[in-house]
Amino acid sequence: MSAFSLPPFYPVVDSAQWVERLVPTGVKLIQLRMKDKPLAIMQQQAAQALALCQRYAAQLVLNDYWPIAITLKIPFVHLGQEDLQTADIQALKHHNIAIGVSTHDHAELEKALAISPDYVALGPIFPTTSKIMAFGPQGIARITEWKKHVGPLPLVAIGGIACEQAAACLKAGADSVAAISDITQNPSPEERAREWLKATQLVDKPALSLPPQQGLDSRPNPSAESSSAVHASPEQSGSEQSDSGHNDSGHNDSGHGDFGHNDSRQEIRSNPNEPPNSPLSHGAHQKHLTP
Ligand SMILES: Cc1ncc(COP(=O)(O)OP(=O)(O)O)c(N)n1
Ligand SMILES: Cc1ncsc1CCOP(=O)(O)O
Ligand SMILES: [Mg+2]
Repeated sequence: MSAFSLPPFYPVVDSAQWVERLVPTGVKLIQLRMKDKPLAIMQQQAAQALALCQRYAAQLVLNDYWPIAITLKIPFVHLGQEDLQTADIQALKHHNIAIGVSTHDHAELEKALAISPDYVALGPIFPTTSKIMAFGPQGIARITEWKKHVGPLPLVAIGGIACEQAAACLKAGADSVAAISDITQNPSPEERAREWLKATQLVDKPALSLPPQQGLDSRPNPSAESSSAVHASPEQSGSEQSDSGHNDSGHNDSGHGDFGHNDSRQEIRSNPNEPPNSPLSHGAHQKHLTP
């Protein structure tokens, strides 16, 4: 596991055109998350997004399409739990590609930590309209619980987060806050991105007795050179899960009142009651849409 620091604002967008709009505002970390697109388009968009990020000294994270990241030398991928089942983690590590992993419950967190990721994402913090989720809203307190578990490993909060809630997420223990709709559905996305940058830059975070973290820019800078060959296609979900519900967000089985601890991550123990946020435990069903 490497423990570098992440910029506190992490927009997630579905085209290189969005990258082109947002990186000039000062965004330093951005994810390209395109769903159900032909591989050739995906590769072209990823190459374009990478060139833009290199021009503006921003870090591009490619969602799902890890073979394209290897081919294009994109230094960061985001993988969900399903993606983890098919991704060649050793190949990614061999190519020095950082890996972020989605988590929604303790079992998933354990699986994520087992591959020594470069960040862990927790979501959805609030109800989201951007992805059909099998897990209900985690709530802010769950961020603190997750931070206790992951220690110095960067933690990303995602899902239903508006700019006005970003500081609370950071104060609760998130190292970075990711968002889609609050930016892309805003009437002035560039202005909204600037608001996010401002809102996330000046947050007083609780003191964490964690070891110094390695900066993102200490990672070797990838070349913009690209090959036309794509190694393989990662498994794409195609259709997203349709069940969703609510959990008792803030559920905390760790028995610790704060997350100020040092370098050892807390052991992840599956709570027999865990599934407060599991797909099986929700009575309520919400309809979430992918834009
Ligand atoms: C920062 C961040 N967190 C979570 C996700 C979701 O990833 P995943 O669970 O694989 O779902 P898809 O985004 O692939 O639909 C993410 N992309 N980014
Ligand atoms: C991709 C993803 N993973 C968990 S929630 C989510 C969607 C986040 O989008 P929004 O910020 O619009 O709720
Ligand atoms: Mg995925």
